[in-house]
Amino acid sequence: MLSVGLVGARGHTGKELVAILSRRSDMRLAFASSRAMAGEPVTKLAPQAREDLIFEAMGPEDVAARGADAVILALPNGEAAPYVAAIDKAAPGTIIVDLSADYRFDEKWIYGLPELYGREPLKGATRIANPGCYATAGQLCVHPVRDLLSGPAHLFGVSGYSGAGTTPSRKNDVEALRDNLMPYSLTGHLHEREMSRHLDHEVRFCPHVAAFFRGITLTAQLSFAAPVTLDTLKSRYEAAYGPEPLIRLSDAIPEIRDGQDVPGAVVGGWAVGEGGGYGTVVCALDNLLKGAAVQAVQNLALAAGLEELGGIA
Ligand SMILES: NC(=O)C1=CN([C@@H]2O[C@H](COP(=O)(O)OP(=O)(O)OC[C@H]3O[C@@H](n4cnc5c(N)ncnc54)[C@H](OP(=O)(O)O)[C@@H]3O)[C@@H](O)[C@H]2O)C=CC1
Ligand SMILES: CC(=O)N[C@@H](CCC(=O)OP(=O)(O)O)C(=O)O
Repeated sequence: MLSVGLVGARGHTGKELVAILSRRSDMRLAFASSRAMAGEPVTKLAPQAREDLIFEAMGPEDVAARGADAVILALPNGEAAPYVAAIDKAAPGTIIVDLSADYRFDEKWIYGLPELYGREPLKGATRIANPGCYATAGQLCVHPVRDLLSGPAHLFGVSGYSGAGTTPSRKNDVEALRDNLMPYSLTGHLHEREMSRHLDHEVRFCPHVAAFFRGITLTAQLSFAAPVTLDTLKSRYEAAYGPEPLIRLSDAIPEIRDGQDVPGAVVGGWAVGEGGGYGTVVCALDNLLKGAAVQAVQNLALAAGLEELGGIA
């Protein structure tokens, strides 16, 4: 039984992580940290949790001292380092899966997107950086056709407001979002750099946030170096994702609803423009699931040599 500590457990992704971990027979949630909900039962947030599990306010040293086999960090960006440092010092063999962007550019960490970068590097890994939500959708769109592209891929993303976490901001203010679509970070979004780096191909990315709670659609506009047929385009995705249990291919254009509350991603809606010089592909997924919690547990299971999709699908 793998004991797993969860830091940042009362957030949007934390809640999903509690639910998935509670469904696994080979992992046990050893502790769940939250300052705001300290002393309250975890079932208050996630009814699937063990009844005796109580939220605890825990600093980095408290977390490291508990000696869990694995720790999942679901903290806002920029907060992971003290936890990693404390674990490095007290229990360096602990598996850490970090959901934030803090280690996605660190060569010493494994970037865990198993469908694209393989399962092998994750086996036995102890430092795993979980990809961003848009970044997962964007890379699923671009990776199978990278070698066909001329110039950057242009990605248009729309996310539900849970993507902006629970700290109040305009991007999760339902009043500001009502009957609205909010573009932001028009150049240089962190996921633009993340995708370009891991794809080893430049992308341009424009995020938007809307009034629904969860889900992402990512529309990828691709320019081809030589004319491409619809069959060729589609066959690239079939070859890449055919055997992948968490990737569903769809001729119909994926919409937000196709990706909400499902563990995996839907990729498809392929279209090729006149002359075959350009094309479009769409991905829909749940930002809290394949965009965060599902991928984290998938990565953790692969690292620990456990069944990849237990509690997930
Ligand atoms: N939401 C999404 O769609 C996705 C999020 N991510 C990433 O996952 C991480 C978590 O996101 P999300 O769940 O949305 O965030 P939330 O804002 O919903 O939750 C943040 C959690 O961290 C805790 N926390 C906040 N500040 C601190 C701090 N300074 N020290 C210790 N604990 C703190 C909060 O609990 P408390 O204050 O009670 O201690 C809470 O449990 C982020 O890095 C985010 O970028 C990745 C992919 C998708
Ligand atoms: C709507 C919204 O604000 N979404 C977040 C993406 C959430 C995510 O995956 O972000 P991390 O890279 O921070 O883990 C954003 O654009 O920053």
